[in-house]
Amino acid sequence: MREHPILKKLRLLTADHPCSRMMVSCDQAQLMANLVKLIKAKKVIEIGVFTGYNTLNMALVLPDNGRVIACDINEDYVKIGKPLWKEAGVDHKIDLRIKPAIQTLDELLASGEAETFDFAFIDADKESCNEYYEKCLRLIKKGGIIAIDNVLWSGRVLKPRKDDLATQSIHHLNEKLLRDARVNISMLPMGDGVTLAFKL
Ligand SMILES: C[S@@+](CC[C@H](N)C(=O)[O-])C[C@H]1O[C@@H](n2cnc3c(N)ncnc32)[C@H](O)[C@@H]1O
Repeated sequence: MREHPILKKLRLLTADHPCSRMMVSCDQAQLMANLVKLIKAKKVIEIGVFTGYNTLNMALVLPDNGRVIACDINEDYVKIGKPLWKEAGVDHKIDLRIKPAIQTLDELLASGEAETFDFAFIDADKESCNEYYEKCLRLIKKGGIIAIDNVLWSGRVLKPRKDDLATQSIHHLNEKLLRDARVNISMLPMGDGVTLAFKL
């Protein structure tokens, strides 16, 4: 896998964390970087930063005036990666918002930023994935892409238990995307499954 040396450093640093499984896979990150470059993205949203591996990954390929709105609620996780954003010289492209992501998305919409984003990556609490999708769909331009992580959820989406709200939410969003005429979709069996939704 091609990987920028500071991304590798952050991946190895995150590997020692007890929640390291939350980090996006290397191949998924590479695909996202390629998509961001392909569509010449300037404005990107990441919902769920963790230690900031994919935040850094996207910031590295954005133009110098590009911007990642990075949403998380846990500053302790983000603190791990932040010094490496600086070391890579891309921290000026990252606008970190520590608060519930729904609030950040609502603020972006309220400040007139609807249809101004090129790419969004949804990778936070699964119970809210439908709300994240709907708000991101309003925020991105036509031709923009929304990537949704964990759409296979280790296979649990095939038979969601009634008391498992996270799995039910992902399952419902998968079903909805299948019929959603506002987007074209590709569901990729990569990592824990990632769906790409291309806004029409
Ligand atoms: C799977 S991790 C994100 C991994 C990250 N995208 C990466 O590339 O490594 C999920 C993150 O979502 C964050 N999160 C959970 N609930 C949230 C919420 N309501 N708003 C924003 N972030 C949230 C968690 O703190 C955690 O850091």
